[in-house]
Amino acid sequence: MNEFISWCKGRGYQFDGLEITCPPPGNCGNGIYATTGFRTGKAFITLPETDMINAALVVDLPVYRKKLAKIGGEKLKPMEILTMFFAFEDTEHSAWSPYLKVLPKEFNTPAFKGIDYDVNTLPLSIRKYWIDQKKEISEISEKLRRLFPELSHDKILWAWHVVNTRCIFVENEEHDNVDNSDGDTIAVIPYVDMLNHDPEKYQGLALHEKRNGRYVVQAKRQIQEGEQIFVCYGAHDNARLLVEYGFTLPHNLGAKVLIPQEMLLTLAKIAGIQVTREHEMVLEEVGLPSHLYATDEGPSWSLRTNIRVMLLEHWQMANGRWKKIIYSHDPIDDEVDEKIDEKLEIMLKELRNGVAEKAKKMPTDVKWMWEEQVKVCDVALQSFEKKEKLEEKEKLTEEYS
Ligand SMILES: C[S@@+](CC[C@H](N)C(=O)[O-])C[C@H]1O[C@@H](n2cnc3c(N)ncnc32)[C@H](O)[C@@H]1O
Repeated sequence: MNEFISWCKGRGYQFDGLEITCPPPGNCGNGIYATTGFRTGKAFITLPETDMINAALVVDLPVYRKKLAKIGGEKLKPMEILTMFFAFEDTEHSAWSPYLKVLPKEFNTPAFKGIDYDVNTLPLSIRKYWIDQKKEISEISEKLRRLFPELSHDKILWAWHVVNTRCIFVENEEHDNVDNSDGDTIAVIPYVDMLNHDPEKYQGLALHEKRNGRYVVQAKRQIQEGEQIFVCYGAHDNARLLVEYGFTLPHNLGAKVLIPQEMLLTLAKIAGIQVTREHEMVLEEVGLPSHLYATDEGPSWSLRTNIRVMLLEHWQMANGRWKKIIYSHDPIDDEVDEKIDEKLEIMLKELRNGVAEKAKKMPTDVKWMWEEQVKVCDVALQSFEKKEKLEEKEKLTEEYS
């Protein structure tokens, strides 16, 4: 690590008052710790933007310019270029050697460990990501091995993981030799990529200060001496964290249950709502998601609005009249509100039982993903109990006052 720190300092990185370490229990790998306090807004890591490893930087390096010219100048996409870079760089002799030496040798993701989930055993919240990830790895591996037969699948798999677990969103400038048809918004940034993820505690905000030609990480709030400094990789549930990054969090507020429209309609019918084609069309036009999130106090406004749509009478929908009702700022009628609660409670109980039944039947390695979803349903259902208790209390207070 000392060699890496000296290497960073020699390149103009500034990170006074920080230390990279892997304290026990060591389940995060390395992380960045504050050895002094920082006030809100303080930029505690800065580095020259020229050290952001992005596709443009790689294709302009003479060795890669030559390699790409040799294969006929075929333009590659940013993820392919960065994967190629990490797959080719030699740990001992590369100009990035001190950095390459502190990178993980392996990853805990199912893809790296060769676990092949049956898609049908995965909850909806992770299914698409898993399919896309598998496709991306296999396409990149095939393409890079076709262009550079000296690269092995294992080396590419490792390099792809380095990029995927460490890259940051940045808006890169266009480059003639980069295929940016799907965008060019990734960079691996040494030192900054030592920051671990915690969506509740995170204090670090990373940003590219283009006008100052530097990349910085700032304190989002006061940081105390001794704290590990985190950033937020996104509002991911544990299934996503495992598949994308190879770890899970004990109390993850990113947990969610996806309820696509088809499922919403089925649940609504079970709850006795007469859903017509007209309701379906309005639901499509409103376009609000029905998902349940662990962070929500109860079912979200958008889920409640979807139920409200399905409870509209024909005359309330005709000639676009529904817009006035749904988008109105007036408080919802108590009777309608109660009806929404009544139907939602039935629907969510049904959903919860369905998910719990699935959890029982699922293979051990994915059962926990379903159980996490059961907990999200439980939290949503508890909100009805809380509401009922509160209403009872209010009634009693009214009676005795
Ligand atoms: C950008 S790197 C962060 C630095 C990394 N810990 C290292 O040692 O190089 C992302 C990786 O760190 C680990 N990680 C990040 N946040 C974590 C957390 N809260 N708990 C456990 N592992 C975490 C995961 O292995 C993830 O793939």
